[in-house]
Amino acid sequence: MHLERILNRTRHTVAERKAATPVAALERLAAEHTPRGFASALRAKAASGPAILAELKKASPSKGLIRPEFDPPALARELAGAGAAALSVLTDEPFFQGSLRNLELASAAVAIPCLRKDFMVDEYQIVEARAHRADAILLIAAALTDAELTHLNAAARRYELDVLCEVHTAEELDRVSALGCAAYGVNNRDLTTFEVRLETSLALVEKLPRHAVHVAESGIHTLDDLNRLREAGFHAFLIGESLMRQSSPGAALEALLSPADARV
Ligand SMILES: O=P(O)(O)OC[C@@H](O)[C@@H](O)c1c[nH]c2ccccc12
Repeated sequence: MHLERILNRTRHTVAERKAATPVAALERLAAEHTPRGFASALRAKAASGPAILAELKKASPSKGLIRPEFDPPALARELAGAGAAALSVLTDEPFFQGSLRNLELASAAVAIPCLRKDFMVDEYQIVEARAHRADAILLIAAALTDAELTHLNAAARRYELDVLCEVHTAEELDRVSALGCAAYGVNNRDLTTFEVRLETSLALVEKLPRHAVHVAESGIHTLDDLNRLREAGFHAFLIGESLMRQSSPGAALEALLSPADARV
């Protein structure tokens, strides 16, 4: 199972970083970053159009290398300038070729909030996220027990980071609905098989906790995909690969946000 492999590796690398950098050192850095409201930025943008959560993604286990030339601050500025509501920055190194340094550089380059996109299994990663200028973290229901979800959600609150809680089944949603996360996302990609279906989001949108921001994640390639999901009720859209494969991700995002046929 892919997810299990990623989680085991993550636990191992977190243990190594814990041994190298004490929490107290991260706490000092974390205090220097005041989190920008992630969910509120998505919500504000959603009032007048689709809120795009644009992802800085160099590679993935299912697609291999997606964007060989990868300059995080330049990409961040380009996507923010094109109208992204927020950024998602992969920090997993072994499987996605991301890094905490990428997060820090991208976040420092823009005013919009940034999500640390990683497999969170330990509270240490949450203070680490804020220390590297994250404004929000991801919690993946499929990767965590109920007790872990509760614990990590409380830790995120303590560090004043918004949580994007990710599900891909109704059963997972039942487990996380009461957590009161600021944002809930439905991942169209099954993390155990890597199969991608937009129907996953469409089937769950009605069941998402009413007061949260609703995010459709993965496999969004065309304006038609975006419109289908928006009409179904989603506020925000997490898009990685289809932007990262373009020579100019900013121009691609602009085209998605102001399509020629919308102006005629
Ligand atoms: O590149 P895509 O298909 O547009 O997908 C982006 C994002 O949804 C995907 O990277 C993602 C969603 N949830 C995750 C959890 C871990 C790693 C990656 C992800």
